[in-house]
Amino acid sequence: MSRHPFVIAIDGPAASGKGTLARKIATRYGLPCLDTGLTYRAVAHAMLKQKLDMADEAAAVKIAETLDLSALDAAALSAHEIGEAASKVAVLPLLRHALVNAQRRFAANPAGAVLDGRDIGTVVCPDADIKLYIIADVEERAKRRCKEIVARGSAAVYEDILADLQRRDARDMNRTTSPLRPADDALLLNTTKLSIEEAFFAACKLIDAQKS
Ligand SMILES: Nc1ncnc2c1ncn2[C@@H]1O[C@H](COP(=O)(O)OP(=O)(O)OP(=O)(O)O)[C@@H](O)[C@H]1O
Ligand SMILES: Nc1ccn([C@@H]2O[C@H](COP(=O)(O)O)[C@@H](O)[C@H]2O)c(=O)n1
Repeated sequence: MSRHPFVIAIDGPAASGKGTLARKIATRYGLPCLDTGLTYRAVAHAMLKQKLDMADEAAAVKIAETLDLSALDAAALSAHEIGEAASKVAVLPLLRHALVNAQRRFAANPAGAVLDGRDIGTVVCPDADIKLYIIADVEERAKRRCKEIVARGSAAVYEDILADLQRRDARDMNRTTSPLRPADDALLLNTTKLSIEEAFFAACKLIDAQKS
């Protein structure tokens, strides 16, 4: 009897810890993992390189249609300014449609999958078995992002990063198409006062309780 694919959706604002949790959860449950933010970052990065207007929807869709999800270079795409550009192209409905189709193909893996992003539990995989919505105070998220940028050898000014995250959160939450919001059946996890390991333990408790 074919096993029902076990899909875990992890959503939340920038730097809340979604990607870190998604990778650890995917390892623990033996599932493939997709950071859907990288798909928007890959399109934005290509548009920046080609000096295209971030509002050029036709160009964005053309780039999205050539994306190979198995070849997304997380290191090259993790730059803070690419995240900013990604949130600009992410408002384009036809681009979202193209990327959501690719993300759904990834989620259709027979064993299941873990996907993290902004609209996984609401749009990409509304029937996901588990939906986690990860939050943390924006001040804590700015601290984490600063630490991450400095660890990569770049400079980061806390006040600038804080303002960028607040702007990105607003853009993601207030856009018309697929705004960032928790699915009605999402399980909320506030990681503000949790270490990575504590957040992972709490997430696994939520998943195991839901599985049983
Ligand atoms: N609970 C935590 N406590 C402290 N630092 C954390 C915690 N979770 C993640 N981090 C760190 O915060 C930074 C951002 O984490 P991560 O990339 O997982 O966030 P994200 O929600 O996926 O961000 P984005 O949506 O911008 O990609 C990383 O450097 C990560 O190591
Ligand atoms: N499912 C998603 C994932 C991401 N976005 C947009 O991309 C930006 C970058 O995402 P990161 O997770 O790498 O920070 C993000 O700010 C969103 O605007 C999206 O719309 N849907």
